[in-house]
Amino acid sequence: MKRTMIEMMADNNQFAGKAFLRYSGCFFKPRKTAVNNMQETSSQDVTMITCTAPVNIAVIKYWGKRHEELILPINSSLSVTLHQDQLKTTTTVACSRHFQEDRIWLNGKEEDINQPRIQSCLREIRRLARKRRSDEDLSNDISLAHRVHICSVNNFPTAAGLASSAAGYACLVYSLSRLFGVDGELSLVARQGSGSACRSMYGGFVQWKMGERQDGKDSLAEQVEPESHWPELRVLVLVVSAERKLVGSTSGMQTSVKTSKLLKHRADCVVPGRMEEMISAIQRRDFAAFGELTMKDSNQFHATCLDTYPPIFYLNDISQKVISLVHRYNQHYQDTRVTYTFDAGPNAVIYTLEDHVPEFIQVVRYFFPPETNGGEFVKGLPVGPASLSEDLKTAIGLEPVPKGISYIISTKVGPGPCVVEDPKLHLLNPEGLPKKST
Ligand SMILES: Nc1ncnc2c1ncn2[C@@H]1O[C@H](COP(=O)(O)OP(=O)(O)OP(=O)(O)O)[C@@H](O)[C@H]1O
Ligand SMILES: C[C@@](O)(CCOP(=O)(O)OP(=O)(O)O)CC(=O)O
Repeated sequence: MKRTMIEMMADNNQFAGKAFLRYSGCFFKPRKTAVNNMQETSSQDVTMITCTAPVNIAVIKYWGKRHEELILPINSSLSVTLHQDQLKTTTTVACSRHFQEDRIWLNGKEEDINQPRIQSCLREIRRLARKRRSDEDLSNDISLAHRVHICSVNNFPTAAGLASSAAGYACLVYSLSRLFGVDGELSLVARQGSGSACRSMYGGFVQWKMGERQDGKDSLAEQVEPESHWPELRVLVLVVSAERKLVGSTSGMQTSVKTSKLLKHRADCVVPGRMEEMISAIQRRDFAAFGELTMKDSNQFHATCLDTYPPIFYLNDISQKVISLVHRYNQHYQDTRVTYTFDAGPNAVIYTLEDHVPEFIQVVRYFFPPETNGGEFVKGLPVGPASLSEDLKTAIGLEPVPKGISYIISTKVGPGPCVVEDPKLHLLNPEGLPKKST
């Protein structure tokens, strides 16, 4: 089967231990190229820009909306932005007076551009661009009437509970904002693509303040601390399954809001205090406090899923084994050294400190023996060797589950969206169509 260039790039780039693209945090002027359109044999002006955006994993979970269309949550939430050297979305956006219609390609396949959430992001960015131009009377050579072509790839599984929608919509909004020269509070726009996407607009430790206003103007993301704040913090994504999940976050949380009294109690009485405690734990770099709150909040989120009617099960038996393993590991050391959190899927995200990574990886390898010739078990940041004491194995005392975990992505805290400077890395060709392999 013929594979597109995009698919090949996504494969080659999967979890590479080094950056695939060069980044810059600063403003990048969209590049305008006069190219020859082969089909129409006429000259065509295409302006394009490529950006990348990170995944974020919440330690205080968002679950439940008070307004579906505007995506306004019933509680505030807080997340850690993961490093793009391991997990990222790359998006190229292009516009031209010759494009007939807006179009989007996701992971090599054309998708429906009329999806309401994509439309919300496009509409909001165009509105901001229009406003900026009338406010500042700027003459920009990119007409707002021009249609856009969007091409995006995730270098990790899509819709598998690895926050693809967060990175995806953050990247879409950031790229469009650079194309149209829009500044301002872009997390307000990303939020309207997917709630958790607003947190991917910043690096480091990020809170999404739920806000109070009906128009959602105060429901936005704010950086609590930058990515440099806690350099020892490490993240291990234990991939149990890369399958599409059965119940999506959007519909799952709708049912929870309708049916779970526990969710209402959580939002009204538990999360406000936890947000304050979590921010303080992060500011103090207090891993024990951070870890305990993270585990409790993940457990409460999954309890609200179970309290939903009919119940939603995102965790499976492997997830439950990981939970036991972490508690027994910490118990053995009489210290919270490792913490877990689970989103809407069975994959565990482990936070720990650099010093504990080699031993904990060995523990995972011992209790979930990987396939002997099944490829790399640990991808991403290199992990040093470690040996396991018999005492530790006995203290954990679980029955090993061969191949229970497919692979581990080893990463750390990272920066927010970036512009890719190298034009060779655009995902669209000069005609504004996805690059094809020859
Ligand atoms: N790169 C992208 N660009 C635009 N949209 C994307 C991108 N990646 C994913 N999406 C959108 O997000 C959807 C997946 O979101 P969904 O919430 O089901 O899964 P997830 O984000 O991987 O998991 P979770 O939010 O539970 O962690 C996709 O079907 C697609 O519509
Ligand atoms: C469990 C979560 O990952 C839920 C994420 O939900 P989404 O942001 O994917 O939902 P929508 O706003 O409907 O797009 C928890 C979190 O990231 O805070």
